[in-house]
Amino acid sequence: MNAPLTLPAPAKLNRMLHIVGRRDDGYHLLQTLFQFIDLCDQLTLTPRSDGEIHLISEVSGVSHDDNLVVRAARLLQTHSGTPLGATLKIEKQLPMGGGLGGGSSNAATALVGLNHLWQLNLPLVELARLGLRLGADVPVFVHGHSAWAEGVGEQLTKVMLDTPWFVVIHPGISVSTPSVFQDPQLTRDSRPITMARALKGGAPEWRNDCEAVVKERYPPIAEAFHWLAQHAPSRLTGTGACLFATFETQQTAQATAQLAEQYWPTWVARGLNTSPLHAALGF
Ligand SMILES: C[C@@](CO)(OP(=O)(O)O)[C@H](O)COP(=O)(O)OP(=O)(O)OC[C@H]1O[C@@H](n2ccc(N)nc2=O)[C@H](O)[C@@H]1O
Ligand SMILES: Nc1ncnc2c1ncn2[C@@H]1O[C@H](COP(=O)(O)OP(=O)(O)O)[C@@H](O)[C@H]1O
Repeated sequence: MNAPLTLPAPAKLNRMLHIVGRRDDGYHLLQTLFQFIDLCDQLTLTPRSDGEIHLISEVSGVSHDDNLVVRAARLLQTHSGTPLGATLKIEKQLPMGGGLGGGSSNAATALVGLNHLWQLNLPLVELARLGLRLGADVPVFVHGHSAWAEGVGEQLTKVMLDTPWFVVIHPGISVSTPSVFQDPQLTRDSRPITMARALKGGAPEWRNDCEAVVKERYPPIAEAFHWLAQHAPSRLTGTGACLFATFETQQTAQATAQLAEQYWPTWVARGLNTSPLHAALGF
């Protein structure tokens, strides 16, 4: 009963992201392709019989009760009525505010992992619905498959994408998602496309509508783009700050990463169609 369970919380990339409108509540309507990469935080979950939720590792700048894993655990407790609690530990590798979805992924791993540990047997679709209350990106991490997403990112269709090697660069600053969405210059009227077109269109259709305002407002990001674009076509993930480029082989990705490392934190990661979280749980 008290055995700890260690599970991965992977990063995601938005291979493309178009903004096609805005809801009455201010949230933006997106069309995006989500893909996981094999770059992960690790969460260790240990069940407790006293019903308490304790996070025993610090995430810098985030208070205990605001941490998305604590919020996810409490939400699942209330929703299910379980008398059980958990001790939670996060080993962070993913940069915060990097557009890699680390916080959302941590929350999803807490929901899926505690559902398993507490033996609640809730279906993924129910966990995804709960997760949406914590962030627009949580559902895709709960479902654990590459996806075409519409709405605010919650209407998901499973897809298979190519799985290249990525060089991911963090330009050393974090970008606040709300500030990008509040920017008056943001492109909000891209013409909606069908999923089939997005998948068939490939690279030419694959742009990120946040890129122009992010480059304009954050010169270090524009600088990193300028550098990476000399090596391979580059794109922003989510609202940034990270950018990525695709490579056919690990060697070519590594060669570029070695050069980039002189200036910025850089990772080489493989694209995945199934989340390592699901692989770890044998889904
Ligand atoms: C746009 C994406 C693409 O993956 O960017 P990243 O955060 O990953 O960079 C995500 O959907 C972000 O999801 P997430 O980071 O969970 O955002 P949330 O916490 O739900 O929203 C933060 C704030 O961003 C704005 N927001 C977010 C999502 C959306 N579709 N429209 C918005 O206008 C809202 O002002 C909201 O209050
Ligand atoms: N466990 C967590 N890990 C990362 N960020 C968290 C966590 N819990 C709450 N947050 C908050 O969520 C914000 C967004 O984090 P993150 O998901 O890493 O960025 P992004 O959505 O840009 O990928 C952070 O700046 C932080 O304030």
